[in-house]
Amino acid sequence: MLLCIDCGNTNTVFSVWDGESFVVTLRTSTEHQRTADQYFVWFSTLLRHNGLETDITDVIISSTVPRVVFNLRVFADRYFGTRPIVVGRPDCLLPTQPRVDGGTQVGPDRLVNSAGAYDRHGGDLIVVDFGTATTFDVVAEDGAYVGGVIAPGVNTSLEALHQNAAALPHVDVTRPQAVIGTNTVACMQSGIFWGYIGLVRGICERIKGEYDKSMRIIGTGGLAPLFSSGDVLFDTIEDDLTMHGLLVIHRYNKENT
Ligand SMILES: Nc1ncnc2c1ncn2[C@@H]1O[C@H](COP(=O)(O)OP(=O)(O)OP(=O)(O)O)[C@@H](O)[C@H]1O
Ligand SMILES: CC(C)(CO)[C@@H](O)C(=O)NCCC(=O)O
Ligand SMILES: [K+]
Repeated sequence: MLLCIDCGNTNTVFSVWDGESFVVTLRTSTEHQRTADQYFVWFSTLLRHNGLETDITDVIISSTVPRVVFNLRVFADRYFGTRPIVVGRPDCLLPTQPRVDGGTQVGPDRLVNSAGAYDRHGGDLIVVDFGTATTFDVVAEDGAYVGGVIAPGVNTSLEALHQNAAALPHVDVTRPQAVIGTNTVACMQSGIFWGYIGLVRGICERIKGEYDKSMRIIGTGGLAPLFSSGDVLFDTIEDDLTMHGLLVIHRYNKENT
C-alpha cells in the first residue's frame, strides 16, 4: 500500500491508498519538532482505531516545510523499510516540467495539485487552493505548471487582523447573514467572506484575460465549499485533489524509473 503525505504550513495529511481507493485520511498539525517515532505512535493508533491492517510498502511526500522532511524520511525508513519519493527533489520525476523563471522553487503542493488536476481534467486550468496561502496554479494545455498567484490565506488574514488590531477578536470564517455587519465579529466575517469571493473572482478573471484560451477553474482545500456557497467561483470542487496528485506522481515515478 502507498502512504501519501501532504505537509502544509498549517496541517499535515496522511492518506493510505490500497490500490483502489484511499482507505483512511488522517490530519495533524505541522510541527517540525515531531520525530519519526511520534509520527508512528499517532499513525498506528489511529489505524488501529479505524480497524485497519495496512501494509505500507511505498511512501510519497509533498512538503511546503523543508525541515519536516528529515523526520518523515526516518519514519518511512524505520517503520516501513522504504525510501520515500519527495516531490520537488531532483530524483522525483514530474509528468511535465514546470515552465517558470529560472531558480524558482515552486511549492511542491502546487506541482502536485497541477498534476492531479491535469490527470482528471486535461489542461488549461486554474487550480485554486485555500490553505495557509490561497494559491492559484495555472496548468497549461500539456499539463505543465506555468505560474499563478499567491495570496494570503483566509485564516492567515483573520489571524493577522486579530494580531494587529487591539480591539479585533479571533474569529472563525463563516458565511455572514448580511454584507453590512452590525457587530464587530459580523463585520470581520463579512470582510473575509465577501473579500475572498471578490479576490478569487477578480484574480481568475484577470488570469483568463491574460491566457489565450478558455479555462476551467478547479477549487480545492477545506474552505472551497464555503466560498462557493456565496458565488459561482468554480467549475468543480475536489477535496482530494492533492492526494490524487500524489498518486499520479507516484505512479509516474514507478513507471519511469
Ligand atoms: N467551514 C469551515 N470553517 C472554518 N474552517 C474550516 C471550514 N471547513 C474547513 N475548515 C478548515 O480548513 C482546513 C483545511 O484546510 P486545508 O487542508 O485545505 O489547508 P490548511 O491545512 O489550512 O493549510 P496548509 O495545507 O497550508 O497546511 C482545516 O483546518 C479545517 O478546519
Ligand atoms: C505558497 C505555499 C505556501 C502554499 O502552500 C507553498 O506552495 C510554497 O511555499 N510555495 C513556494 C513558492 C512558490 O510556489 O512559488
Ligand atoms: K493544502
